[in-house]
Amino acid sequence: MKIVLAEKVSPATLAVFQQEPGWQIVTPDQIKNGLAAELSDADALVVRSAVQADAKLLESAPKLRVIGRAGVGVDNIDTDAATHRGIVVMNTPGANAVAVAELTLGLMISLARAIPRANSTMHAGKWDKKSLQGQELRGKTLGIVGLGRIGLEVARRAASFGMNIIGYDPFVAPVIARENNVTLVPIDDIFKASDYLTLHVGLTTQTEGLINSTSIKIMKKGIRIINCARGELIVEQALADAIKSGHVGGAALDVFHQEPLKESPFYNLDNVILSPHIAGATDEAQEAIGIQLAMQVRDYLKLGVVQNAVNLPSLSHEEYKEIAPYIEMADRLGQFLAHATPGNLENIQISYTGRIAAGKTDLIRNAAIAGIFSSADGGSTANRINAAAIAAERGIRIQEDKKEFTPGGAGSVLKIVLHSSDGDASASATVLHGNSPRLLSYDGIDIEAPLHGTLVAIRNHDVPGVVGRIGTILGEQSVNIANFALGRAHSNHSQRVPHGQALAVVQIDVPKASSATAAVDALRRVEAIASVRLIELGKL
Ligand SMILES: NC(=O)C1=CN([C@@H]2O[C@H](COP(=O)(O)OP(=O)(O)OC[C@H]3O[C@@H](n4cnc5c(N)ncnc54)[C@H](O)[C@@H]3O)[C@@H](O)[C@H]2O)C=CC1
Ligand SMILES: O=C(O)C(=O)COP(=O)(O)O
Repeated sequence: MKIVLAEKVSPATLAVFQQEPGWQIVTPDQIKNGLAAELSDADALVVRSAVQADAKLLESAPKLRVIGRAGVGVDNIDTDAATHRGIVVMNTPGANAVAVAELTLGLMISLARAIPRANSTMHAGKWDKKSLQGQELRGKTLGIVGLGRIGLEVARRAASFGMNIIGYDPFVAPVIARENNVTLVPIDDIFKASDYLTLHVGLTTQTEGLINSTSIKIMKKGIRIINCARGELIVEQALADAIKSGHVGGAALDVFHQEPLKESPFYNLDNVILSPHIAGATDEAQEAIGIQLAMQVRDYLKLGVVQNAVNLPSLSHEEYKEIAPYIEMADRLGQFLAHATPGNLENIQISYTGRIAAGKTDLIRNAAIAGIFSSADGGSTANRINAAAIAAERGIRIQEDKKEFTPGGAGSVLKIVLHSSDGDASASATVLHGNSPRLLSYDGIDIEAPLHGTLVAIRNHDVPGVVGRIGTILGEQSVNIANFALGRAHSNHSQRVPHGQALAVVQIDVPKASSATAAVDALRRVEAIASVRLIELGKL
């Protein structure tokens, strides 16, 4: 595996990767011919906030499977482009929340007490006590926009200063706000009532330019604004103008539209404190982030475990462990069904029943689609990250339905129906014995067969002697049978399979499916066999 660390990360990050025998780790100082060239054979890319992982850069990374963001904000990563290329993007939520909250409080106190000016005047040999009388935070109103991991850490600390805390976050439960002494209010009330306003939201189309000349107009005179989130949340010129006019009493900014900051309307404004995007940069946060991210990236590359992905729903290690066998089963069921079903695909219907229906199913869905595509076109680039996006691109509709409770306690069952130009085909499967995927039905015929190894799916007329002849022909071709499963069509069961037909799914012991083609050709000549297909699913 080749891991490219495009930005400075903690030594602990490297240590995790270095423990993996044979892994090549490229540090920022070893990147000599540009990042694009380095990525040509890389499996993983690790970035912080400076590198722009855009669509163009990703084009030069044909093998890339994962982008690790050592931190929270992923606005420097084109996640859509990554998803289309089947690349997981993962970050480390929460690992720097305390670091950012502490700097935010530090900046608030610095604004209230003019600490930077006190320091610079002293170093200049001045004793400027008279001009340095400040205010207390106690009793002031703090408005927090974004009550996520950082916003709540700020709220907890601000409460200990005796501040009144109001917050705006459309996605936070009122109980969480209440538990943290935050009164939820509409955004305009935040602007009108805050003495201090601090931003803790990610950069999205909704939050970009949140602080602009219109919102500033309704703000309380003298308000102080702290931004440790993203520069683009503020229209910089509008804020600079409001500070110059005295409407805004001061600002403390850690993040900017252009980083590193080269020129700025805030330069030389007395009551503006600037820091170079250091809110998350503490020893503790960087150590925690580095270890967490390196382990996530390693586990994905080695085991396929997806944790803290931003282009897939986040799964904990425990959640992943529980659904992993169903992900594999979905892939195999998709492969089986696509192999066994001719015709141009128009629509894929996926039904989840039982326990799996209660959990997160996106990875199961994507695995099923990837399995279908891998069989349908040999050179498919669909994988468990991008399969749904690729289906959408190809105009194939995906329908999903879930039934958590089933009569009879049938356990977790996945059913796929393919609607193609030649009609519908369906199959269902479950997982037995912890990790063994089993086919439960095909085209309305109940059966119980393993979904691994090399399978021969045979549709035959339900007449005496056929099964014996199948066994004889396979034996004549020196093909050993590992498992022989039988099922028969019942009336009303399937429109596609006429009554009087039966299904045999034979698992055969062959090193490669191609070595069994002679046996399959021989089977095709048996009159009572309607169709026969060879399906290679691979070992488990
Ligand atoms: N300066 C620095 O070094 C750092 C900056 N950050 C920035 O801080 C941001 C927040 O980080 P976390 O708290 O860890 O993320 P988080 O995801 O835990 O919290 C974000 C909160 O914003 C809320 N939100 C989303 N849209 C909103 C909207 N339109 N209005 C109000 N609230 C909205 C969400 O519901 C969520 O509760 C990150 O996205 C990142 O951009 C994060 C870490 C370090
Ligand atoms: O975690 C975040 O979102 C940050 O902004 C931290 O950025 P950094 O990793 O220090 O460049």
